[in-house]
Amino acid sequence: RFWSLKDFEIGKPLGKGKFGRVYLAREAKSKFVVALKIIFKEQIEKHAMHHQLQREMEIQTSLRHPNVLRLYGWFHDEDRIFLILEYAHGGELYGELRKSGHFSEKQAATYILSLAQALAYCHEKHVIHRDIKPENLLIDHWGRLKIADFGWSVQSKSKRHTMCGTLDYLAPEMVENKAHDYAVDNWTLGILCYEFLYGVPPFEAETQRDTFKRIVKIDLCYPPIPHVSAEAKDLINKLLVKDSSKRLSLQNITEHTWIIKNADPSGICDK
Ligand SMILES: O=C(Cc1cc(-c2ccc3c(-c4nc5ccccc5[nH]4)n[nH]c3c2)n[nH]1)Nc1cccc(F)c1
Repeated sequence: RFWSLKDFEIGKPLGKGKFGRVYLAREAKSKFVVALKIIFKEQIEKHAMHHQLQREMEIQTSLRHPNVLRLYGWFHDEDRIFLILEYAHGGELYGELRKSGHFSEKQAATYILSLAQALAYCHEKHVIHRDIKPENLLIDHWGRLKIADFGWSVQSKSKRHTMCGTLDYLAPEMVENKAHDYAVDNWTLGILCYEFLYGVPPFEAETQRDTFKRIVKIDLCYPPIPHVSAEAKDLINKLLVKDSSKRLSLQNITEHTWIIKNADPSGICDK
């Protein structure tokens, strides 16, 4: 099945993704709603990102998981590449977090469980995401979490050295530019768990330099408000560990008491 632009009716812009904009779109015959990402070839050429884009498309097409946003297919014309991506009706998880200030323990645990399951699946396929942050997390119309942006994921069997991602979510071994591996995603789950429960990432600081210092020191503190259970803090403390080999594994996360007690296994939790 080869697609072309005339198969789609283009709707409102959904956001600026990497190297291009994303639009709400509908396949004309089936009326199936998608997110159509338009990437300009000269952008890709300029940043010599051709192989990276190729790799991302291979990665995303091969991934099939309820919490990983689908890439249904793609097509191109003279100067643009079009990605046919799954449309997440609920928009960015970030929006939800900003609106409510912070999530309930049930909501936070449900999202962390979904993320752990999605990452375990990606790691099985030798994909390290390395750039999990709230902007890259979407929610579908059931409220189920979808990991969207594979902007910096790599097919990796060995350790990686290249820097990437915003600072708040970077593991110590990345800010210290040491070799890093799959465990960076486990660290990020600890950051996200804290942010889901408190509304801000744990090492936020005025300057990047101060954030660096707080990360490498694991300068972690838990404000008294909002009240957060000891089990939740126990999980965060077991993920935000400097020695990457001592971080809780994805499997252990799914078996942690806080997750067992609070997460909705279907990934859908009403508020
Ligand atoms: O670029 C992306 C990831 C990506 C996904 C998206 C994206 C952005 C927004 C949405 C949305 C969406 N739904 C909304 C509802 C309300 C408000 C905003 C919304 N955005 N659904 N699906 C999306 C998908 N942007 N960038 N992947 C990629 C890049 C290059 C190659 C490749 F194979 C994949």
